[in-house]
Amino acid sequence: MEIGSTPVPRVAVVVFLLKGKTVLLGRRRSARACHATFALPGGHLEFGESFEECAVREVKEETGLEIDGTEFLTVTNNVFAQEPSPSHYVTIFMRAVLADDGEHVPQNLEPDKCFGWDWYDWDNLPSPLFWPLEKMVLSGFNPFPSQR
Ligand SMILES: Nc1nc2c([nH]c(=O)n2[C@H]2C[C@H](O)[C@@H](COP(=O)(O)OP(=O)(O)OP(=O)(O)O)O2)c(=O)[nH]1
Ligand SMILES: [Mg+2]
Repeated sequence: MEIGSTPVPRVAVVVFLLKGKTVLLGRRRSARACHATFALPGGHLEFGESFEECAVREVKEETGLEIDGTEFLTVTNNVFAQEPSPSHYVTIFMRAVLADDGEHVPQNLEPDKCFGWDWYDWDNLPSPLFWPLEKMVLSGFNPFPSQR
């Protein structure tokens, strides 16, 4: 994104929505290099929003699902230098679970941005993953609460 002619970093909030041993992923539909890669639901932090509010709003807008127990996991700094127009995101990763009383089947509410949502086993993730997510997985990151 640019303000005037100066590119600036933007803040994104994305969500590991956990169900059993699975996570919700959608295949991106985009003119950018990430086209057809599997990514988490999420989007841009809006002015005045908390990370939790943004996570709840983005998951609802993109999938129709209501989430609960939203909590911060980690943050990454991602520079997308190769894109048609370069972009830079500080990406906040949250985790959440489905709300008890809500719908459990994801809908593809933004079909211009996504081919569809589904649950994928953490031990058998689809490929290709969106590279920021791929990088986290390769580093050994695990979004599930540790068992004690
Ligand atoms: N959706 C998503 N975005 C991610 C992930 N990892 C990561 O760094 N990002 C960064 C790069 C994306 O361009 C940025 C914003 O997310 P997005 O591309 O889905 O944005 P969006 O169109 O849904 O945003 P919005 O305008 O609806 O708010 O977040 C991820 O796993 N999923
Ligand atoms: Mg999105």
